[in-house]
Formats: sequence, structure tokens, C-alpha cells
Amino acid sequence: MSAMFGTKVAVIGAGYVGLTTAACLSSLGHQVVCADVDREKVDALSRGEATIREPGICELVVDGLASGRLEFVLGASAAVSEASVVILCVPTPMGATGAADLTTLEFVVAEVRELLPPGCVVVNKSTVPVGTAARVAKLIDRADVAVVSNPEFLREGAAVHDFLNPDRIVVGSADRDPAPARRVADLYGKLDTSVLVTDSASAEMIKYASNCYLATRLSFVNTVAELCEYLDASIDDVTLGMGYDQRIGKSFLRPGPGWGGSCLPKDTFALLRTAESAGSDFALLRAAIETNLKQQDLVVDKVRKAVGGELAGARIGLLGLTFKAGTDDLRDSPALAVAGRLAAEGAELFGYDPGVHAPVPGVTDGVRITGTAYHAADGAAAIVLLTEWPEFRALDWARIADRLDGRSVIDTRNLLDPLVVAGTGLSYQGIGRPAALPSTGDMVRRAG
Ligand SMILES: NC(=O)c1ccc[n+]([C@@H]2O[C@H](COP(=O)([O-])OP(=O)(O)OC[C@H]3O[C@@H](n4cnc5c(N)ncnc54)[C@H](O)[C@@H]3O)[C@@H](O)[C@H]2O)c1
Ligand SMILES: O=c1ccn([C@@H]2O[C@H](COP(=O)(O)OP(=O)(O)O[C@H]3O[C@H](CO)[C@@H](O)[C@H](O)[C@H]3O)[C@@H](O)[C@H]2O)c(=O)[nH]1
Repeated sequence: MSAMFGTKVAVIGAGYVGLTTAACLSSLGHQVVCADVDREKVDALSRGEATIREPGICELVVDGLASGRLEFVLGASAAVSEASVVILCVPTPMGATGAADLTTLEFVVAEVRELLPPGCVVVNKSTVPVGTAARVAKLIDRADVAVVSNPEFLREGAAVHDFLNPDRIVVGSADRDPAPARRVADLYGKLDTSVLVTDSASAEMIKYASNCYLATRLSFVNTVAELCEYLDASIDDVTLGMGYDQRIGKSFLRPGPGWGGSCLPKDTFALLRTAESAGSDFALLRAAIETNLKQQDLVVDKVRKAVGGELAGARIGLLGLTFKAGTDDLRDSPALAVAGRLAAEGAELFGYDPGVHAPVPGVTDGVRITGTAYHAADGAAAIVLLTEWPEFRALDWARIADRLDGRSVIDTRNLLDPLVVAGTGLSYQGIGRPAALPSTGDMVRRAG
């Protein structure tokens, strides 16, 4: 069967996943109505203003509105009445027990179930525990509506690129029913990628297993980095040497202040809880989570030592507050977790982040936001780099040295060239990096 274009699609939720999905599907030729409960967001998007910081999103929204293939509406019920595919992209945050909280998802399902046109396919794109597609099908309780799981794998900061160039598309339907799975797979017919069709439980598990594997890999790397410090080895060279093994690969091996963001922390907890309810002890995953919390302690220990053992009253400059570079997202940011621990010990914090221009009440409390990296350094006893924004590499470190009160630079992302920083008279510490070695990866011979 040839790929089908021009499908009428409703996308529920206009956040990182929903807005990207809506804008990209309209760019692929589909007719998309995207709904959100946030009136300001709907109004801004309807005016062609992007509400998230993602390369390419604004252009797609503007093009979609101009072509008439993209529309934003308030509330899910306003979006679904003519849709042949309804894609749920609402939040599934961590609940009180660590399990995913499905309240919003179930609320939306209850809101739209009677409005869905006959023959419509409902798609779970939100990250949801195994069994949720079956549960949603029960809640909808209509023989003429199928429920399909289609997990999303995009990364923030590269959302549009990842959506349009996915490593794979996973579609799971009840009993592997091919007809609704094909309807969903066909939405992506213009993309050159592998499409895996499976049952809905396996599709849901693929999403959690992928995120939990990535988190475990990082906890492993962070632990190897800690060992490197004791053994005077270089984590940069160790991960480079590991990455040449094609079974391991080079990506997702950078040590840091711990992994964070809106997905890995909640999804690791959720799978741990799912395992517990299935009577299984996922000890490896639990260790990955615990290792991640310990990583923040290690960073705080380094800072405490750097300022002479007492954080109370110490002025510290922080470079980076977002959970990774290239995003303005502060949700579950390891940088803010470290800041919170430093503040709890009485440190006075001044922070600069290229993606954060004003304090965010309840989120950046305890950190005074500065307009430049140099202002964060003013009079500080130490500088702590927490997010790997490339522009921090290009800072004038001699100028920072002049403005600092103390001498310490702690680079939790191994972003900086230690020789450049040390060349200004500052004392450099990375993660798993011996202080006195040249930067990294000096190859004697490179193949090809
Ligand atoms: N952020 C990512 O990188 C990413 C990647 C893959 C999967 N996911 C998953 O996708 C889901 C959504 O994540 P997100 O980051 O896009 O969340 P988000 O918070 O950025 O966006 C969710 C949107 O849903 C809206 N919303 C809430 N209740 C609603 C309702 N009743 N009706 C309509 N809209 C409603 C919110 O106003 C918000 O705009 C989660 O399950 C997440 O785990 C996220
Ligand atoms: O080598 C690395 C790579 C990442 N990180 C950290 O790991 C966290 C997560 O990073 P990343 O995976 O790039 O961020 P997300 O945008 O949250 O994307 C993850 O979570 C999404 C939501 O489920 C998935 O769709 C993506 O595939 C998955 O990578 C961040 O704190 C990063 O700083 C490191 O410390 N070292």
C-alpha cells in the first residue's frame, strides 16, 4: 500500500513533544489541529510565536499556519471531531510513589472519548507504563476506535531534527493488529527510517528500556570517571578508547554532574516501580539512580574542598543552569540540584546561563541570575561549570581570573581545555581528568 498523506490529525498537548509533532506532521503534508489547555500558549502559537526554544520550530509553525495545514485550539475537545488520528502528547510526570502519574492522560481520554469519529485511531505518544494502551482502550470502550502506542525518542534541543530524522519509528497495536499500526506508520511515510511494528506492551517497554539504558550507561561512565580520579587515568581518553569499539559507540559517554531533564529521572523511577509491581527487583536500575544522586554529592564535595572546606558564606559562580546545553528547560536539572545542595550549606550563588534570562520563581531560587558569565565570576571563591554550553569554551579565562576572588575552576562537563584555564593562573579540576594532562584524544594515527 502506498504511503498516505494529508491525514487529518489532532495533537493533544503543545509542549516539547506535542508542538514538535504537530509542526513536523503539518510540514509532511498532514492537516493538523493542535490543542492545549494553556490559553496564552495557544494564542502565542496562533500568532506564529514559538513557545519552546528548539531550532527550526518557529519556521515550521509559521509555515504551517500560512499553508492552512496547522491550527492551534484551546482544549482537546475542540480538536478531535474531524480527526482520523488523535495523538496524545500530554505530561506523564512522576507521581508521589515514583510511578508515572496518568491523571492528565486519563482526563483527556475521558474528555474526548465520545467525540472521536468512528474509525479513528488514538495514539499514545506520551511516555506511559506498559499496559497503558490497553487501559486507554478500555477507558474509550468503543469497538470503532483503535488505540496504538507510538513512543517518541526526540531529544530536547534537537527536537525537530530528531522528529524528521528518527533512528526508528516504533508502533505498537493490540495483538499487533496491522491495520491501525499501518495508519500510524503511514503518517511518517515520507521519512527514510526503519519502522518497527509490534504489540503495544512491547512498544511501551522499548521507550522505557531505551531511556533507562541511556541513564545506566551514564551512571556507569560517571563511576568510571570517579575511579579515574583515584587511579590518575583520564576519562576523556578512556571513553574515546571505549567508543572506537563499534559495539559500544562514541555517543552518550560524557561524564557530568549527573543526568537529568524532564525524562530520564522520571522514566527510571517509573520503570523501577513497574518492575516492583511485577515482583521483580531491577537492582541495576536502582543502582543507576543512586549513583546519579551520589554524583551530585561528588560535585559538591569538590566545590567544598576548593573553597577551603566551608561553604557557608562562600560566594560561588555557576556557569549553566539548564539540564543540558541547547535548551532553556530547567526541569530536573542536575545543575540546579547541585546549586540547591550548595545553597543548603550556605553558599552564596551567582549563576549565568545563555538560555535563562530571568529568575524563575520556585525553580532558580537561591541563585542570583547574572547577565554574563563574567558577572557570575565577580568576587567568587570558585567557578563551577555545570552545563556544557559551547560558548563557555570561548570565554576569556584571563578576564575571569581577574574578576575571581579565589583560584578554583570546577568543570563538571569536561568542556574546557585545562591548559587554557591553568595558563591564566587558575586551578582547574574536571571530572575524571588528571589535573596536569593535555586536553584529550591525542591520536598518533587516525584511520581513513
Ligand atoms: N520532552 C521530551 O524531550 C520528551 C521526549 C519524548 C517523550 N516525552 C514524553 O512526552 C510527554 C509530553 O512531554 P513534554 O515534554 O512535551 O511535556 P510538556 O510539559 O512540554 O508539554 C505538555 C503540554 O500538555 C499540555 N496539557 C496539559 N494538560 C492538557 C490537557 N488536559 N489538554 C490539552 N493539553 C494539555 C500542557 O499545557 C503542555 O503544553 C511526556 O509523557 C514525556 O515523558 C518527552
Ligand atoms: O554523554 C552524555 C549525554 C547526556 N548527558 C546528560 O543526560 C541528560 C539527558 O540528556 P539527553 O538524553 O540528551 O536529554 P533529553 O532531551 O531529556 O532526551 C532523553 O529523554 C527523551 C525523553 O524521553 C528521549 O526521547 C531521548 O531519546 C533521551 O535522550 C542531560 O542531563 C545530559 O546533560 C550526559 O551527562 N552525558
